[in-house]
Amino acid sequence: MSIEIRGLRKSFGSKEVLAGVDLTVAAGEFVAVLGANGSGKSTVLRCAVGLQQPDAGTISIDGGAAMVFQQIHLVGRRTVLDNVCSGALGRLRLRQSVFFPRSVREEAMECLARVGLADRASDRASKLSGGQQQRVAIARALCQRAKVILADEPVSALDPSAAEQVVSLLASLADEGLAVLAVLHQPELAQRFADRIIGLTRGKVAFTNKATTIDSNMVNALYEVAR
Ligand SMILES: Nc1ncnc2c1ncn2[C@@H]1O[C@H](COP(=O)(O)OP(=O)(O)OP(=O)(O)O)[C@@H](O)[C@H]1O
Repeated sequence: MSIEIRGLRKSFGSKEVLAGVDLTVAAGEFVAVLGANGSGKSTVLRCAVGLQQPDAGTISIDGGAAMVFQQIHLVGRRTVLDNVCSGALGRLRLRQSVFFPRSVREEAMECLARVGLADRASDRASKLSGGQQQRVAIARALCQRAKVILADEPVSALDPSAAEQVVSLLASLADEGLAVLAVLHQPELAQRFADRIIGLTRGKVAFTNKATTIDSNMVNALYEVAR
């Protein structure tokens, strides 16, 4: 397994947000997490990358993880290519990071090509649309050489066609062998593109099923809990 989470628990004060979550994602698999607001989806991802400390449970990630967020943090005045190169910062010496070495620039170009934006490499990042910027953020994650991509509502700020493009890109990266875990608020995109869907209610896994076996009753039940 590329990600294996067992018995994950997290409370904030007296509020139990994760009540023992088990979750796995294999290499080559695209898993979507659905659930109502407050069901604990982001907390699972944040614990997985170490942004939050769980109270209990084990997390094992094989090959390193990179996270993609709803809010896209690119440096708008720098080029698309520089933004992707910055994914390599973790493995560069500091003085190399002012001008990225050629090997990094070449690798970043390959990452940009994988997200279909090689032709925008020398544009300022701020010139790109929201959907394109999210694809650049994904290219930057690829440039980290992570084997696991975690995405927290990566398309919630995008229009429907850009959202579809980004989710389809995540699916194709899983086809190339990455493990992809994405929190989505678009059940129909999850059903169309994910291999498996995990439904979360009140910090517990309500179901984990092949996407093709999820029906609308199961999806509706996730959101009715909150009402
Ligand atoms: N740092 C924190 N301090 C206190 N409470 C928090 C903190 N982070 C999250 N929570 C609470 O934990 C619960 C779950 O939050 P989380 O962000 O994981 O939910 P979510 O399923 O991702 O929701 P959404 O769909 O709204 O993003 C919420 O009630 C939230 O208010």
